[in-house]
Amino acid sequence: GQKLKSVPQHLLTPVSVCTSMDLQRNKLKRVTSISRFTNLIELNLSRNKILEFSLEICSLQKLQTLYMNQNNIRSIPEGIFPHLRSLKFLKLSNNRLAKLPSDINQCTSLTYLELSKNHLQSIEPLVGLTKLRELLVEKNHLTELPSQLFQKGSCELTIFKAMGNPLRCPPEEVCAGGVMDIQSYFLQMEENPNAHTARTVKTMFLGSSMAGKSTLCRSLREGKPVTVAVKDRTEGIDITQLYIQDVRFLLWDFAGQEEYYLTHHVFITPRALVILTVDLAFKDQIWFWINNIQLRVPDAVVMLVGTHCDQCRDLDEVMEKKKDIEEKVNTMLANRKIVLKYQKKNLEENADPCLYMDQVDELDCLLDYNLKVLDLLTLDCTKTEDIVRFRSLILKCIQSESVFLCSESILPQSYEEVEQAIHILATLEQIPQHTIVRHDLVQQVEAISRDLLMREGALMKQKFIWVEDLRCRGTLHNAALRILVRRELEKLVEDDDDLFREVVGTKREEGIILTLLQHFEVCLPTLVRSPMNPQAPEFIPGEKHWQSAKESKRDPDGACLFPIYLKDNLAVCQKWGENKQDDVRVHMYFLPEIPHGFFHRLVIKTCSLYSTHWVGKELCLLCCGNRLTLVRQRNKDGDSFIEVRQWPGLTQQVHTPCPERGCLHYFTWRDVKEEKLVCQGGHTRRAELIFPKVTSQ
Ligand SMILES: Nc1nc2c(ncn2[C@@H]2O[C@H](COP(=O)(O)OP(=O)(O)OP(=O)(O)O)[C@@H](O)[C@H]2O)c(=O)[nH]1
Repeated sequence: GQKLKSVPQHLLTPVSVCTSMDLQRNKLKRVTSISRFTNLIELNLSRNKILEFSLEICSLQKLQTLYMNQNNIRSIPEGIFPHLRSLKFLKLSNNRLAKLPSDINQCTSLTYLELSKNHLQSIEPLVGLTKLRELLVEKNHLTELPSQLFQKGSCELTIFKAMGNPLRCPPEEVCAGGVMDIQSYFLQMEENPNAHTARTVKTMFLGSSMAGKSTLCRSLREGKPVTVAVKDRTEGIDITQLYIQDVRFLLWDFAGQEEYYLTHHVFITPRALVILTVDLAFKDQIWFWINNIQLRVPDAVVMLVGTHCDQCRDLDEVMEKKKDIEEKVNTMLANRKIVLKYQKKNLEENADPCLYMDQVDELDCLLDYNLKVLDLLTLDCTKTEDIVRFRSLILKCIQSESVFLCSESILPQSYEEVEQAIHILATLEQIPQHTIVRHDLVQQVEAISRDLLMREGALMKQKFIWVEDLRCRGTLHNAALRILVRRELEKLVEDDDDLFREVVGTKREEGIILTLLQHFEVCLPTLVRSPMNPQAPEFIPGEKHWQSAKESKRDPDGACLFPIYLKDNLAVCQKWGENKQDDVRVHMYFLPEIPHGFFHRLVIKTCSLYSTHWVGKELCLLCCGNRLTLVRQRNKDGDSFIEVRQWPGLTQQVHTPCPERGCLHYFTWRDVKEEKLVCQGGHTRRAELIFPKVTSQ
């Protein structure tokens, strides 16, 4: 961390006892004279500007650990690795490697190898590294993986990560399942070589409610205009498929109503074609969608489609709006680059850049992405010729952008059969309706009948509490959830108590539905009334590292938090009074903006707010631009309370100019990625923050 451009001469006097050398975070372009340090066991050259993998390294035969990540290395010469027989740990991520030397497999002690964020097209040379346990090759250009690497008995691989590659064999979805899934994939391919090859494009229809997404999607499928009745609005996501020539389009029609954004983080995935639908006859929030797409899928291709042209005054108005939207989008994209560069510069100039290393890396990553937004296509969805034009344009777009979008996957026959079976089920509409994630959940709970309540052993009075808690606290009681899901299931299957119990759960046992909802962070477990915990340990700043919170204990008879359903803040305001910023603050920095919907899923649990000074204080969050501020507040009557607030228009709040002042601790980006943080400070006790899984952005 000394900004060195070369290693100072006085350091290069051979020191025979020197076993470890740390030159990270400098500006070295090459490493010379390193061969003198023949006793080196550990060498750290990460975060420099090294262009070549120095041949001298082959003299370091005792080397066990080598960091060369975050450099500009383009190639590694042959003849080095056969000499590094002791090397166990090698980190080469964030370089520009397009190829691996063919003799890397002679580095036989290697157990950990990180090659993520390079330009590799093949990892075939790694076959033969029998001791390899952990291999990371994320974000490269890999299309196929060598099956021998995963052969049982020939390697010890237990961790393998390959997300962010255009993989076809095995497809990325298989890799996401881990080593065992990949092994099983190759095994099935071997057993039955009649593999099925599919060219698939995930096509996501996004846009505000009533913009015309379903109309477009269904018309595209039919090849002619289809009218969608207003009452026939999308709930959740409709997934259908369409073949145009040899390309299979998976059409994902996302519901536009806000409540459904709750699940968007699960389904908006990279390498997809986004059809961003804008109602031209209506003022649309295009910035919101572009922003959202940039944050979630920054390398997507976006096709802008303006609907309702027929409802505009005339062609001039249509053209004017088209020009206006295209200009706005271009400005947004350009501005974002400027902001990212500015933020990077700011961080690099900071007094202690090592605190922000992760953030700078993330910024570099974001700067590498290029959201491609195509010119706006204006349509009147009621006209056949417009739909035909749309259809041919989509195909043209795929053909010209196929590198990004058209993922070809090779699947064993059995996988294909399962997929087809799911499609048949879906088309037969044998899949239950969305029961929990829906716009009218409050009404659904209100409508629970006396009979259903009795079967759950609940009273009318409890139902009123459920409704009240859903509206005023965003919590849905598990008993209500059980009733709603069971009611839906009973429409499909009669009298299968085992199945109901497994899916829905009981008072004592959590059902699959709850586990899944929590796994995908659609909701979070919460206690209906969380008790205060006077035993929580004190935190003394500087003495201890912050620890991640333990998995909070779930209560199958408790409640789940769905903050998006919080509609009524009145009870909270009456109970807690006006916002008063108190004296404990924790600032958290996010890059570069916080995705919309983030706070809808952000929860603060008040575990222990119990001390002479701080009896029953509320914790709340303020979000200002890219900053999140945790503020303690006074509670009027001292009881503990789980509360989530939505802060409409919060980005307009004024920033405190000096974040350091009064701030107890920074969360670095690394902390935030932990998903769970225990935030502790000063003479307060502890509070737990649970973050939704944030994407790499
Ligand atoms: N006149 C006219 N009506 C359109 C056009 N496109 C869509 N509509 C109508 O607009 C209404 C809303 O369209 P939908 O396709 O349901 O909108 P959506 O975006 O899927 O809405 P959500 O399901 O709420 O997300 C429907 O009544 C459509 O018939 C168009 O180009 N011209």
